[in-house]
Amino acid sequence: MSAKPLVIRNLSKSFKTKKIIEDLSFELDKGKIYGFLGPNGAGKTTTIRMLVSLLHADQGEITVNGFDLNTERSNALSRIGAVVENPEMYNLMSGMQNLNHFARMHKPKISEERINELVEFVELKGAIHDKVKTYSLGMKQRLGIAQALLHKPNVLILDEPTNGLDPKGIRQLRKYLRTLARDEGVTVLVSTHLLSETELMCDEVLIIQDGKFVKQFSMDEDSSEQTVNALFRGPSNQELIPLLEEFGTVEEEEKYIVVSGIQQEQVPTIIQTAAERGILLYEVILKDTLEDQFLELTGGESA
Ligand SMILES: Nc1ncnc2c1ncn2[C@@H]1O[C@H](COP(=O)(O)OP(=O)(O)OP(=O)(O)O)[C@@H](O)[C@H]1O
Repeated sequence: MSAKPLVIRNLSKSFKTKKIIEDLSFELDKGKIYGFLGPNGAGKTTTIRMLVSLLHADQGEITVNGFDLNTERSNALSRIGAVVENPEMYNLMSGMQNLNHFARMHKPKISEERINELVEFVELKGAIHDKVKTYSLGMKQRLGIAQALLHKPNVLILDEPTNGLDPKGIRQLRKYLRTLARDEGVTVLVSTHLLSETELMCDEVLIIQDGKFVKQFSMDEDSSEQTVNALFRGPSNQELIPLLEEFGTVEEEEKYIVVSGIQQEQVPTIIQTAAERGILLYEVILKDTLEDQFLELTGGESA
């Protein structure tokens, strides 16, 4: 079996005496999109800076497709592409001049065909000869992604890529990442604060807190196994309570009756049973499960 695209073992990093990353281990599979989550200051950016060799780990091991970042640095780095912080672009040069400039830094040489392919991929063909200073944030972000993909990396790392993007930009980004993962087998690690976006974009979620690993789970598995909270409202909430108590723990929350600890699949049954018993419903809301889970795992600190 070939080596995993990215493996992190017992990584630690301190700044002065403060431990920022502590014994962090995780591994990523080929062709999947991972959401990298954690409360502010959890150490996501610090981890990413170590992954792309902008920062040296005090302890631990990072391997990219089996190549050790410390001892086989160029082999490891040639398999990683990243957009960390704001993509470094030359504003007075065109998008194409920027790509040509970064392409020259790679060995072996990046073909013109590859550059054109990426310009098409990130939908910048119409503007690629314009100066980057005229680009919107979304266009700069897309150019950054094209730059990160020049050398066909196996792993793409994006630090807060949705920051400042409008909904259309976020949707485009999601489309590119899906295509890369599904069609080209690229492994994507995305740090983000947007939990709802993570649910739409990612196959798996990796949560860290205070520099330590908290949990890694698949979005699919968890949505079927995990229990959800459902909010119900009707003309008479009091009538709803005995029915809902048959399914889970019930609490009154403002105008809703909240049932916690039920499977998502039970909700249609509840609605049907209410109808059969002549109990009327105005509204049923399923709460954002990843958000609930994240808050539960991190003790209430938001992402
Ligand atoms: N160069 C540095 N020197 C000292 N402390 C640092 C340095 N870089 C980061 N830190 C500290 O390390 C901790 C983790 O920061 P980091 O930026 O990695 O967290 P993060 O999870 O990316 O947070 P956010 O979600 O807010 O971006 C913070 O307490 C931060 O103040």
